[in-house]
Amino acid sequence: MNSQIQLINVSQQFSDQGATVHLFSNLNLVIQQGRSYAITGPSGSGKSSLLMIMAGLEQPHAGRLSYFTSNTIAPLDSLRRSTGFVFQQFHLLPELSALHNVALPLKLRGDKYAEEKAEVWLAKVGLANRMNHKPTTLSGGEQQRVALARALVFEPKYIFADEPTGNLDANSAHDVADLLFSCCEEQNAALVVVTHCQKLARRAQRVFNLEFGHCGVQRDDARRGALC
Ligand SMILES: Nc1ncnc2c1ncn2[C@@H]1O[C@H](COP(=O)(O)OP(=O)(O)OP(=O)(O)O)[C@@H](O)[C@H]1O
Repeated sequence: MNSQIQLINVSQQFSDQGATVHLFSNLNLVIQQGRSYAITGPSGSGKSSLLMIMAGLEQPHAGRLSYFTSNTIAPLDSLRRSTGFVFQQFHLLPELSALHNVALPLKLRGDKYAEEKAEVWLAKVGLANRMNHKPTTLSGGEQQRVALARALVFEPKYIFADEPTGNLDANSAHDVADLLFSCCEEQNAALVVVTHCQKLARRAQRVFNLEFGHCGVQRDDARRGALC
């Protein structure tokens, strides 16, 4: 049975030089495994902060995050072990080859087939002939495909992607978006994408628009139409 994350009356705020910055209040959202979501909104509205709360990596100021597997509440540590991340800046380790970047999360989990599985994933993202290249010798689009393979190699239930196409040209952005959505669908993983790109957002099954501290929810079934 699919798992889900629930945000219940979640609010976030920060103190900045004595002033309180309110980002959002009383958000109630559900993220279901196997579905795709986009978070849009103006710069500074709190999209990345919301993503971190959803992933169980940041504490909200108020409200709570609950994680359910088989309709039973589960510890947030088990959610954290089931999530992969993709960032705008790729965050690959520069001294490691593509293969070893992708194998690393599996090695850290003690998987003795880490390199074989990494090879399979690099082939899936179209980099079978680039496995031994270090990140500096790869294009931006290729680096992001390595990052996708690294995020997906341990078969997480959730992928959180913060501006995954923000550093890419239009063609690479299109290819990375295709891979991101198709791989998550194939793996039955939820995908949550923070983006300023409306075309990318429209590919998600549900779009959350964060503005003025509130989160409007809209559905969009035309997700295969326009590409970023
Ligand atoms: N740990 C923190 N302490 C203080 N302020 C923070 C912290 N994290 C985020 N902020 C502030 O909260 C606001 C929202 O940040 P966030 O990165 O979530 O916005 P965003 O919508 O993702 O922005 P952008 O689209 O520009 O990336 C910003 O003003 C940021 O400086």
